[in-house]
Amino acid sequence: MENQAIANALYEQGWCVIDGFISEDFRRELLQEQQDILAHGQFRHAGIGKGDAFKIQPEIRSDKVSWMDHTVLTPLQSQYWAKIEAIRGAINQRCFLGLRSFEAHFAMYPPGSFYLRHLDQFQHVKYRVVTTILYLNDTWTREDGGALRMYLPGSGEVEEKMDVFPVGGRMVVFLSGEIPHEVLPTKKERISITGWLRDIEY
Ligand SMILES: O=C(O)CCC(=O)C(=O)O
Ligand SMILES: [Fe+2]
Repeated sequence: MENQAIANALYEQGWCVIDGFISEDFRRELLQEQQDILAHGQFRHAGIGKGDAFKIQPEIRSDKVSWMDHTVLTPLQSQYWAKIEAIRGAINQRCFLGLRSFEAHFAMYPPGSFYLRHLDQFQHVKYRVVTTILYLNDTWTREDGGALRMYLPGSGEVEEKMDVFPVGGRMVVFLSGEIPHEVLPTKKERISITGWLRDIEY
């Protein structure tokens, strides 16, 4: 799917799923980098909220994250950033969302972990506008659990559930403030890069 098509899907339905967003070689390299960072103990329990409101709440989410630093990206991270930049341009042209910057972290969901239903915008800080999730897993089957469940506006009052498994190379893009979602309990380690296009500068 081209960036143009991603922007169109976002405009028309607020979300999209792109299989094979990156090559297998690139996926493996990013996964290796994630595993090196993990081995160096640079993953932290993820929290919820911003600033003073930040709290670690394992009953709501039990993943671990490692933030990328946009001022010192590794070559692989820069390569990923460049792909996101191209999407950002296409979305701004099509959807007029005024996206200005990007933030991202590696995420690792250990077996048994999950993230309950939520929106990606903070209560008082609404600068996250578009969510991008890229999965890095070598293999994934239905039995492994860990689907991303999106709640989409259905016909009338009824919500529709849409489950997306974290298949390696698959990218999911959606409007951060519009699509409630959750990560169902995973049975095996689940690796991804989650990012947000924002309407503020760094
Ligand atoms: O990994 C996923 O599929 C979703 C993660 C998520 O919802 C988040 O980090 O806010
Ligand atoms: Fe989320």
